[in-house]
Amino acid sequence: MNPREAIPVTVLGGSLGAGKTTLLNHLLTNAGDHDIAVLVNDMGSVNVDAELVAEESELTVGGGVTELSNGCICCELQDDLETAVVRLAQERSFDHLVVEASGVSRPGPVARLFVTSRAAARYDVAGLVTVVDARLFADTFVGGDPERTVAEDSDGSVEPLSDLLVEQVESADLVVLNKRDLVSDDEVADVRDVISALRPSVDIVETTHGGVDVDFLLSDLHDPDAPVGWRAALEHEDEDAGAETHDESGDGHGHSSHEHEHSHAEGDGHEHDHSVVSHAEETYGITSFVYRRRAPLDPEGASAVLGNLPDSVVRAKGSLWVAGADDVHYTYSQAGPSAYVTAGGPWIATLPEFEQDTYRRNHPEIDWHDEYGDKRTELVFIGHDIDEAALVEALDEHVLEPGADVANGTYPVEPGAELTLAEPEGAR
Ligand SMILES: Nc1nc2c(ncn2[C@@H]2O[C@H](COP(=O)(O)OP(=O)(O)OP(=O)(O)O)[C@@H](O)[C@H]2O)c(=O)[nH]1
Repeated sequence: MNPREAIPVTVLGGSLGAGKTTLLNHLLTNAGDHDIAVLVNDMGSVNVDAELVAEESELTVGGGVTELSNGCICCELQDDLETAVVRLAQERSFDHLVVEASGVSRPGPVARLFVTSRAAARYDVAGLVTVVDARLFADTFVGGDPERTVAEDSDGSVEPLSDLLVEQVESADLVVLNKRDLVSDDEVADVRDVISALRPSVDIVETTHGGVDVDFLLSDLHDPDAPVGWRAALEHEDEDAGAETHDESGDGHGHSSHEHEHSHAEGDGHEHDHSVVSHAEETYGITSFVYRRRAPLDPEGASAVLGNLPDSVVRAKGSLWVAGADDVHYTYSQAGPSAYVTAGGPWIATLPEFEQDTYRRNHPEIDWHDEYGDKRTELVFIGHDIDEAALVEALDEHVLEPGADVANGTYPVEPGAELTLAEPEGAR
């Protein structure tokens, strides 16, 4: 092949035991005209996957498989991985690279390696493929079996499985819904709904024992601008935001084709609000809505509600304005049974005026409020049959006046610091 041509790389991710190794073996034994190099990463000292792949496929004999036996592909091993892929590119004895990320790796950082490091000049990302264990996914998000919501890696480290499953789906170009034999048609329909809500444009193929079409898997599937469900819900709401000032019903509850607004009626103590709750389109049988208030939440109340969301919520994410820590832009993230808040930098509205002006010039899309600037509580909820009214009411109970004199409670203020609101038993 032309040595200057970029080599396509497919990053394969998925939770432990989802069927990545099985799929790789299928890939290698059905490679056809493809000359595939596989880079297998496994946490822990024994590189089981690489051995299995090497054992089971003649195609790997002669160095087709490069083993990385220590550490996680996305963190400690970043340097080694970079060196390994650059060396592989120099050898150029293949026309497609497949990297299997460890079961607890985030696929995003692995793919970024091929965009930002020395490897970028030699590779093009062809696709981020996430293998999903349909049974496990159904249990975690559709049936809700709390026993199975912690991911344990071979080095004994644990973290909430739901976070990983969600992140792996949210960054995928293709989801291989494996172990189709272990779920019913109804369960598959539910799982597909959830996956499509998390990642609206993703391709989904159902497989048993990783039997995916090899040409399709290796084709150019990557779309770096593909929408993530929660962000799409927010943007959808922003597009329609103009509607909130055109409430012609006069009762504070305007309706448009796929939007439902709540403005506080006079006298409820929140007249200052510039608030709206709106639905994203109910395209996938799963609903999402955005809760927005131009006011802070009481820290204890926010923790109580956001750390204890109903099981119907699969994914929630957004910005939090916390009373008592009014300068800090917090982000909130929930995936199934785990939820946490991260302290970000300051709100733009708290910066010196010239910095605000510069920022706003560079980000004309920012939703700026005359009085509060970018300060807001803005949360997207995605799930099935969420009792929206109850959730909105529960949150509204903890809305305070901007500037309310309360302590910030357990909320950390150093940028990057996390506060765990909920986690499955045994996590972290
Ligand atoms: N019933 C069923 N079992 C499957 C299927 N695909 C894989 N398995 C089994 O699931 C187990 C895990 O599969 P692997 O391919 O090792 O999964 P993996 O994602 O590579 O696992 P890790 O390397 O631990 O992350 C194995 O026992 C497979 O035989 C499937 O479609 N249906």
